[in-house]
Amino acid sequence: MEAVKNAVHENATLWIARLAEAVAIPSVSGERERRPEVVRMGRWLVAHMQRLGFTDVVERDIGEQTVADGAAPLPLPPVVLGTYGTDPAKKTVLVYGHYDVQPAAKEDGWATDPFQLVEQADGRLVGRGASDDKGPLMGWLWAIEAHQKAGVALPVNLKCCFEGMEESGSEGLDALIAAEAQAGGYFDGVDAVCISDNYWLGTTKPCLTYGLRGVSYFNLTVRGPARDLHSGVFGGTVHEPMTDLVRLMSTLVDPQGKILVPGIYDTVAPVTDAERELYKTIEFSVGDINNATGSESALTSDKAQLLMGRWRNPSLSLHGIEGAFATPGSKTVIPAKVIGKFSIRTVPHQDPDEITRLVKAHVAAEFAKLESTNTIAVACDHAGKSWVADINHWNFTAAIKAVKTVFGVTPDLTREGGSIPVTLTFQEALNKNVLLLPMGRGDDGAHSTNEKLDRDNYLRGIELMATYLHEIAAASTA
Ligand SMILES: C[C@H](N)C(=O)N[C@@H](Cc1c[nH]cn1)C(=O)O
Ligand SMILES: [Zn+2]
Ligand SMILES: [Zn+2]
Repeated sequence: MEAVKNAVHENATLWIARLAEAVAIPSVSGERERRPEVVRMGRWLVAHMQRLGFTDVVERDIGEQTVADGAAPLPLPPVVLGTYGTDPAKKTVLVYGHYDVQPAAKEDGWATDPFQLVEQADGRLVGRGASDDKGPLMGWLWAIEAHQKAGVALPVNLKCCFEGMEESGSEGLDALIAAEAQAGGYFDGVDAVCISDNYWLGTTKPCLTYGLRGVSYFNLTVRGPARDLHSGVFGGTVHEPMTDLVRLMSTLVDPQGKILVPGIYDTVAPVTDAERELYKTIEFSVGDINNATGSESALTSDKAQLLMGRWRNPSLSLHGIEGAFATPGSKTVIPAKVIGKFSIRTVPHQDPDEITRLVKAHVAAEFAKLESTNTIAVACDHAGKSWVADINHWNFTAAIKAVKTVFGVTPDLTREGGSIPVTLTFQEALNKNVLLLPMGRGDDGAHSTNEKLDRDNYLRGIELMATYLHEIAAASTA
């Protein structure tokens, strides 16, 4: 491993230049006009995989995206698949990552162009997707390349599954996985799954992640007048959609983060004493939240409450209002149609269909109280379930050893508040253990402005991936 480790660190400039190339492709899956860039990003990965000697590299067509309101259907970006090594004597590890990113614009408050990677003097590599998830995804490829440069054979067979729609609900991927999990399918023969698409809890200590929350994303549409209106002419004479929407959205969650939709907490498991003990050993404090948010806006300073709020309790966040006047200036418009966006992070035992039913019933009841002539429609845009893995598995044991080797510490075993719905799909379809191996830090600002990946995390992350693969090869599966 020493030669591979050296190759990782000696080629730092190359890996960072490649990250810069990838960040410069604005592969935003959630913006219609940028869909070709997502496809371009997939091609960029395919070219590197072919160069590295992957076999069976394919851009798998997974059909069209379901779109609302009669808009033209949009082709889904392909799922990139590739195989590196088919030695029956070696274990086969499946790695997943996503090559699409969240939207970003300088006007949102970025200090620099989000699609130009900037390496700061303090080692921050700033750019959209640096941490979520281009850096970690590419880490697997550079771990292979480091083996090649060191003249060391990869100790396992690797299969890659890279998608371009994770930030927009992973549409089409479950069907592909179900089909390819069958005997003779692409995922046949996989022994374990590893995903690098989340972050350390804080900024100093690595962790391994065994649980994620699910997500149900909602659109709440309020329609009224046939067209936008002058508020001086029509204000005071009509039911305004925005007034109804703001009132409805305010009934969803209180300022302490308590969800107000009746029945939502009914299936959430009660906290056990054993679970409370678990929180005590995790290295985390309110300071980590303050550092990551750049504020003192934490709901509590109690460590266990914070961790429970993030990992094991549902939460509801209000994201925005489509159709509302949102640019600088003082436009005096009454918008005719507005769409409120909110999502609920869900936890084990919460069923997405039941969540949608509860939300619809609540919104209908609250809307009836308004006695408005406007109309409402509530739709769940996409939903993914929560996931919890078995940590008593050689996949986790191998990763723990790898972290100890690379970072000299035993990682915390953590759950995560974000969602990667495909994690559960892999676990259930393949019946194999799934592990999350984060590369970035808790203050990376994924989905936020000035997203970054620290240079050290990038390089030691690649080293960790390589070391993990060696520990997998050495692991006993008994
Ligand atoms: C944790 C992962 N890196 C991530 O950011 N996942 C997204 C998935 C999603 C679902 N709807 C939109 N995006 C997340 O947790 O928000
Ligand atoms: Zn991600
Ligand atoms: Zn993300």
